[in-house]
Amino acid sequence: MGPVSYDALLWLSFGGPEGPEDVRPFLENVTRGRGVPPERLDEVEQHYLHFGGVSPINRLNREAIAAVEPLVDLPVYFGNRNWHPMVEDTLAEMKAAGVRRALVFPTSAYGGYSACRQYDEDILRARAAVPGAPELVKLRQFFDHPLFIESFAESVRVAGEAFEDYRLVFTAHSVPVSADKAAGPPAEGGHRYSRQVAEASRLVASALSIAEYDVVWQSRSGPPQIPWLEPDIVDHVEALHAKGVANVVVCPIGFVSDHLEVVWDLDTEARDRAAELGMGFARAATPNGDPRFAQLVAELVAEMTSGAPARKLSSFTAAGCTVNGEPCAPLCCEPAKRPAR
Ligand SMILES: CC1=C(CCC(=O)O)c2cc3nc(cc4[nH]c(cc5[nH]c(cc1n2)c(C)c5CCC(=O)O)c(CCC(=O)O)c4C)C(CCC(=O)O)=C3C
Ligand SMILES: [Fe+2]
Repeated sequence: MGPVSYDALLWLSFGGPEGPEDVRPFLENVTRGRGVPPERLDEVEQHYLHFGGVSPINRLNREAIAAVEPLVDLPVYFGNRNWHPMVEDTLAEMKAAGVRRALVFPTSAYGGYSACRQYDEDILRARAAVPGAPELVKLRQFFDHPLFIESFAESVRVAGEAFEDYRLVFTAHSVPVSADKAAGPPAEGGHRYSRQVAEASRLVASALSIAEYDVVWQSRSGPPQIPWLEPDIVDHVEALHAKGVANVVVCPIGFVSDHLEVVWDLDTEARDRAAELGMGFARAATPNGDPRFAQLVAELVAEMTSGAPARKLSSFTAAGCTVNGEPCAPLCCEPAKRPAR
């Protein structure tokens, strides 16, 4: 298929509350039908209220969009899965403006149900809500794009300047072990999410010539009896301390911006624990504010609009690019069976 024309870019993200009264309804939207225990919700509500009920995520997305707009020859629209502007409303607005076929940039670099397939479900849901909706073509996963890797490598380098010597620890959002097992098309053998996180981490470490590092997980949710990817970042900081590690640099490789899980789970919880243990702690910046990130999005767009070559540093399939919410392949990243509640 040669280059085809597109008339807009839809920036599709998670969404977050912008005031205390938004927090509970936002959390209800995120967790509807997902078997997250009410105690966990109460706890997460407190994390948001600690920051006045405002997640930085919407502001950071608006800033990133402003940086991308001058680099792409398309109007950029903003829509979210869980909070306003909701993607259904944005899609209705796009249709009213005469948009016929749009590219979609999902603000996640990885495969897996939560990081990829759920954005396809958002596209399906939004199109079902808007009769005559524009065609929506999702951009590919970018965890191994050189600009993504360079951006993190630079931010780790800057964070590491605080110390003579440190242990580098990559962290990404945990998911249920069953969801990770089901990530990717069945023929690939599963674990596409954790394998991509490990590969991006390896690429960043290798760009810095750092041979020893760890890949850990954060922000575990769900009922305690269901296994999630481990170890947790806070437990890992304790384990490093027990081994005599003096300083740790945490690189949030699983996230593109400093949203709530970064400013709470890392900058608050993990940092406080390190301080109690007398360890040095520095957190590497996320790519969102880096001009390389805007450039990355522009390159992903150019792959589709002018057939520019896909720049990749790994041999993983450049998956995620599908039309109108189709999965990447049959049974790819099938949603896990959720406990009834
Ligand atoms: C893999 C992954 C990403 C990375 C990919 C991507 O970026 O999309 C991600 C991002 C995010 N997750 C976010 C927020 C939340 N995630 C939750 C719950 C969950 N996340 C999960 C996975 C992921 N999540 C899962 C398996 C659950 C359990 C419920 C379910 O199966 O769906 C809950 C419920 C409360 C709780 O239990 O924590 C909240 C509030 C925000 C916004 C933060 C802000 O407001 O700034 C962002 C960017
Ligand atoms: Fe999440």
